Amino acid sequence: MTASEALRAALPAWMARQRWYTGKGREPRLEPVGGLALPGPDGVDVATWLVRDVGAAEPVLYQVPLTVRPAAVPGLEHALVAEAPGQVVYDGCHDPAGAAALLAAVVDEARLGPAGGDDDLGARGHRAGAAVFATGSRVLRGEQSNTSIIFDVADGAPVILKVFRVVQAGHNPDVEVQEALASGGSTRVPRPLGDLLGWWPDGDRRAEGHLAFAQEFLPGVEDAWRVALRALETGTDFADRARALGEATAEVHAVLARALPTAEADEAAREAMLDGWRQRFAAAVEAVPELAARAEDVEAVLRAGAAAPWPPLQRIHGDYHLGQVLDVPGRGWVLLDFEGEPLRPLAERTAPDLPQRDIAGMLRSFDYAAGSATVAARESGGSTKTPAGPAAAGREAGQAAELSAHEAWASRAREAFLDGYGAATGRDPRADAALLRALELDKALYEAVYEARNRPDWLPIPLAGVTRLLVG
Ligand SMILES: Nc1ncnc2c1ncn2[C@@H]1O[C@H](COP(=O)(O)OP(=O)(O)O)[C@@H](O)[C@H]1O
Ligand SMILES: O=P(O)(O)O[C@H]1O[C@H](CO)[C@@H](O[C@H]2O[C@H](CO)[C@@H](O)[C@H](O)[C@H]2O)[C@H](O)[C@H]1O
Repeated sequence: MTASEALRAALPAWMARQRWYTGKGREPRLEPVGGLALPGPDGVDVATWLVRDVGAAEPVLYQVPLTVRPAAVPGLEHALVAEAPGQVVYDGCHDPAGAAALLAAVVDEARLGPAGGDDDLGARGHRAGAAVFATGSRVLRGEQSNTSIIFDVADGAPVILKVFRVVQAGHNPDVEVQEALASGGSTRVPRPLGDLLGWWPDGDRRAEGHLAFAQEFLPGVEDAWRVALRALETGTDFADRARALGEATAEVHAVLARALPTAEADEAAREAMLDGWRQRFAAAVEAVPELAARAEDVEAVLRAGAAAPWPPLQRIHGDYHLGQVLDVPGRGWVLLDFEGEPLRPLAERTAPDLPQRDIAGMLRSFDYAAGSATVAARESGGSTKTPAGPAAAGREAGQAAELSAHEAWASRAREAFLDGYGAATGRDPRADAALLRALELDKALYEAVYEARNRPDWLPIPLAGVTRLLVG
């Protein structure tokens, strides 16, 4: 068996085990689009492959960087994809030779061609900062939709290279928006260092889209999700940090409104938005059928949001939550990951949108933090199936107190965030309550789909949000 035969046999099962694979619960049915050859060290073949999963409801194009080595490398066992006599295939993001080749393609402004065959396939790197010389790399662990590689850099700050796993035709908003913010003078995003733009055959046309994005890595800082969870655990107030986050959010919105195109919120835009909201509800009902019973109430909230006053549409973050912001000492809040919601089509994610969508996203996230703290407290409090009695009653009372403490924490954080945003813009977001509520509901419905697919244990968190938003 050759390495390519072994790879063809092993790739679907290997992909199905990866965090970035979106077709949970089934193996992909893969059609190769082609590979891009990257210069690698002697004896190591490096290429990044584009493969289409045609088994998905809508075909999904994935990027899979791979290295082929003549022998196994001790320490790379976790990155093994396939093996054949004299050839070992590794995940190219985990193999340091593959990682270095990907970064070099960006910072050396490489032009890449097809790895065999004469496909209409290529890529070019674009450097947006100073040259960097990487000395070592590691893959960032954690809940990620893409694969991020951290590089140590000789005489300089570390670099993070985000390798986009789901590749789509069109410029990736993560690259476009962060480069626009940095060019607009904002330090609220890590300094961009460059990107890799690829093209590939797509039916009878040529598609173009981003394959990777490099930027300054801010080491030793935690995202706000972790900070918030610890604050909840220790009963520490988050209001000051939340207020500063509201101010930072407003600042970023102001730069984006200047730096990138805006659009009028006309009737057509409202109708399209309402349509999108309704489709989202339909998707949520498909994932969580019990939501069908709330159809009338949902429709009323969405309609009220569509009929409310709207500001002009502009570029926004698009998937704003606590996991997307870092509290950087001496710099304040720094925003990450402007890719938008991964479950939405790219065309929607790059269109001018309502800034209130970001506000709603962060408000939901404070609720999420409180919700997850309550789930954790319940789990550590033992099973509710234990016999009733004074101990059980005491435990229940303790849990109720904890629940209301978490709710109070979230409510204070939400209000402080809104205060900060309002103070920076001169308009209190609570003045747009109907619009904000529709967007929070829309986000909670998206989250219900996301959790049903990815983390069913957490589904009750967005469902509680839906209930709250329909009652108030
Ligand atoms: N420039 C950076 N500096 C420090 N940490 C970062 C940086 N970029 C990303 N991270 C960390 O990586 C995590 C995932 O990054 P993100 O851009 O959200 O990727 P994904 O799209 O895969 O979810 C973030 O929550 C953050 O903890
Ligand atoms: O960070 P991503 O772009 O991958 O965003 C997706 O995953 C998020 C979870 O990691 C998800 O966010 C939801 O869970 C968060 C806690 O883990 C919470 O803070 C958010 O408020 C909640 O929406 C996000 O929706 C999804 O697009």
